[in-house]
Amino acid sequence: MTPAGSLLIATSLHKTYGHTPALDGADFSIHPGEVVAVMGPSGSGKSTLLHCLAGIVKPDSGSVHYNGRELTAMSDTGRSGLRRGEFGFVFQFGQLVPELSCSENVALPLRLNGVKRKEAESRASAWMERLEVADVAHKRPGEVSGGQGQRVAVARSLVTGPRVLFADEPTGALDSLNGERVMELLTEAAREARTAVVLVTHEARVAAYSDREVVVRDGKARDMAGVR
Ligand SMILES: Nc1ncnc2c1ncn2[C@@H]1O[C@H](COP(=O)(O)OP(=O)(O)OP(=O)(O)O)[C@@H](O)[C@H]1O
Repeated sequence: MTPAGSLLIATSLHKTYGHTPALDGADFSIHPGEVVAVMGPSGSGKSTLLHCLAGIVKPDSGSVHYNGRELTAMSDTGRSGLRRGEFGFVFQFGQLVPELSCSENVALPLRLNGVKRKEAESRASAWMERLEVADVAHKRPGEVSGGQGQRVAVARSLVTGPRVLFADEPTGALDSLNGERVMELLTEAAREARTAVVLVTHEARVAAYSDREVVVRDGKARDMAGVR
């Protein structure tokens, strides 16, 4: 796959933590609406790649272009604006706010972006229905199952209509049945909204929901197009 028409392109990323190399010349690109699985052994650099792509970690060298803009050249404020407005995130553990109800959690990113309460509530409720968790809207995260909590987290990550969703082991804490349902709902919703998904996983059955696989080994990323 060539980077032409890509939404997010990383070229020759290098990142070292102390003496530990995490990325050693990694390249990556993703198109709008594409779901790309980033696979590879533990410690190979998958999460570091995701963090560089999302502008959370600054690479030592190399570049990340998002929609024609160079992320590494942007100010911290510019990068956090981008993360709030155009990127969505789901992690292994949903990281929901325990004091808020599930629906308040989903509405939260909209409220932080200045959306009025009623509008935020109605958009949150539509996304909760979409992810089949409308019935737990008034419960707190501590009162729902792992699978429900993760679907609430996916609803929260998509409610702002991000152009890129970064998902780091989103089903890592779930049993296989719940994991597959989360992946089905996540990829269906993302494809429909033309949201690109960078999906870090070490599980082949999770990667099976992607359009393409990239394998990271020793800090280098290899596109598996045509290999599968
Ligand atoms: N904040 C950090 N400080 C120091 N070393 C780090 C840090 N983050 C990652 N590393 C190191 O960088 C290398 C790549 O880590 P990374 O988390 O990107 O791998 P990974 O492929 O996501 O691993 P896993 O599948 O186990 O989550 C590892 O050797 C790791 O120990």
